Amino acid sequence: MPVPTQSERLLNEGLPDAEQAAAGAFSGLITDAWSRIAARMKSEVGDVEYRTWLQQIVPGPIDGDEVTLLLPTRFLRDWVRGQYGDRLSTLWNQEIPAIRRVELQVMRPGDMPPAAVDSGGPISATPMAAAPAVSTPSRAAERPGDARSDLAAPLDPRFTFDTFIVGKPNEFAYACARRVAEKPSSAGFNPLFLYGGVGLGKTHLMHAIGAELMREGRISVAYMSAEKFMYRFIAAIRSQSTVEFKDQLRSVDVLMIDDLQFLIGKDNTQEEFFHTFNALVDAGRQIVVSADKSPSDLSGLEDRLRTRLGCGMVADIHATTFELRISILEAKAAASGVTVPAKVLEFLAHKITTNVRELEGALNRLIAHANLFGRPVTLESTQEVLHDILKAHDRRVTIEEIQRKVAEHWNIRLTDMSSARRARAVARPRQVAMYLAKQLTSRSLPEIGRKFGNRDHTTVMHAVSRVTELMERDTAFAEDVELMRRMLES
Ligand SMILES: Nc1ncnc2c1ncn2[C@@H]1O[C@H](COP(=O)(O)OP(=O)(O)OP(=O)(O)O)[C@@H](O)[C@H]1O
Repeated sequence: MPVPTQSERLLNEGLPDAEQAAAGAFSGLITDAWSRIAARMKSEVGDVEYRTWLQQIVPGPIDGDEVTLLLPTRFLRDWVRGQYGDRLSTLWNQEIPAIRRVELQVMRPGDMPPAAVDSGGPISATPMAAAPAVSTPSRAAERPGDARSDLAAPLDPRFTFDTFIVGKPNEFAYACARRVAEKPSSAGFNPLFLYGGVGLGKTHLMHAIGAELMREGRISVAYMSAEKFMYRFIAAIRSQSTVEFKDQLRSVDVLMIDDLQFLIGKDNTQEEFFHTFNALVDAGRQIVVSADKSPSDLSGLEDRLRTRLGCGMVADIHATTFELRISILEAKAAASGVTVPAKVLEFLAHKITTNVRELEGALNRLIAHANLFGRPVTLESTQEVLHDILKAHDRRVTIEEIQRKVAEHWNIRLTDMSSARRARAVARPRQVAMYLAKQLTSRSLPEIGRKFGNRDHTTVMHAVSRVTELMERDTAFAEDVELMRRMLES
């Protein structure tokens, strides 16, 4: 059996067969995805808004985790970016999960819609045939001396240290990032390995480091996702320009690779990364890497790479706390210029606990809505506008959980939730638990009754109205019940 060449191995590693076969149909994929996204946007914002702002969008290339959308004027681009940027990213991500970002650009003459352009392979399968991700020899010859420019980080200007809200879960990672931005390549901080769950600010911190370092203009920074790193490497092999690619990478002062977990199972790309990594660190350059797990938990990465990654500074970003979510929402709401009542911010921070991206997306939608219709944001409008998001985030609280928490809080025995005891010290918490079961679960009254010692549904009804009445009269009691609800929901 013939042994595959390095190039063949890499191409196979990077692109599953199906993906390779699909390369020719790539532009069709983008057009199809866009038509669904456009239809969705239209239904969300309405015909008039859609025609005014979004109709003229033309989808451009996909490069790594980023899709470019083109608009005819700078004004339109800025407006769409501000009002719909996040929503478009979310929808693209839902259509094509590899897409994490939307880049909005002003069309240049000659930019063509995807269907009109031939796709030429995985990287240049970018429908608009944008500049190749890696300089080919001829291009490098045309532009001598700027070998690093292709790697210049496309940093998101919104992701700076100033806009990053610091709280307990991320203060360590933030401090490390700041330190690297102030003094790259200092002992103990090279590489800087940032890890944490989805949407918790790893990319934000990396861009912030890049922005800070590039501000002075003396330092060259290359930032890319691990996925893009792999595709660029493959493209370099295809165009026989691996030497240029390696030179480019090894000439930067700071190399930042996002979402390293993508390299799991991609042995050849890992190997290339490992060599680049060593060459840079040995030359006193800074490496910043992010991943969803710590180096030791990234099983599937070669041992020597894991060891190397773990020998600088490893900083994790923990899941957000309620306080951090509130601070982030407050900052983002203030920056938007739209007044969002504290009650609404609290509501969002309780409901959307998964990640900051989703939290931000929900707030942006509220703000866009308020701007479009000129109506103030209220709790009611929030529930209406975010109906679908909130539904998806409704936590499935069980009646057993409610009973346990309420019993603990009021210091009664769990068995008293089902017992026949009628003393107020027991009956009142039981009523609260019934009330919360009605509020927080989709169980019917008879079902709830059964879970409380086979009580009748009228008993549950009575409990619900009694608790509602008491909450109206007694603020301390209302606060207690609210606290329970929060605890169960978070
Ligand atoms: N502490 C924070 N302060 C302000 N914004 C934040 C914070 N944390 C996250 N965000 C925002 O949340 C969004 C998602 O963050 P980011 O893309 O950095 O997450 P990530 O950890 O890289 O996620 P992924 O694992 O998907 O790559 C961004 O818009 C970012 O600005």
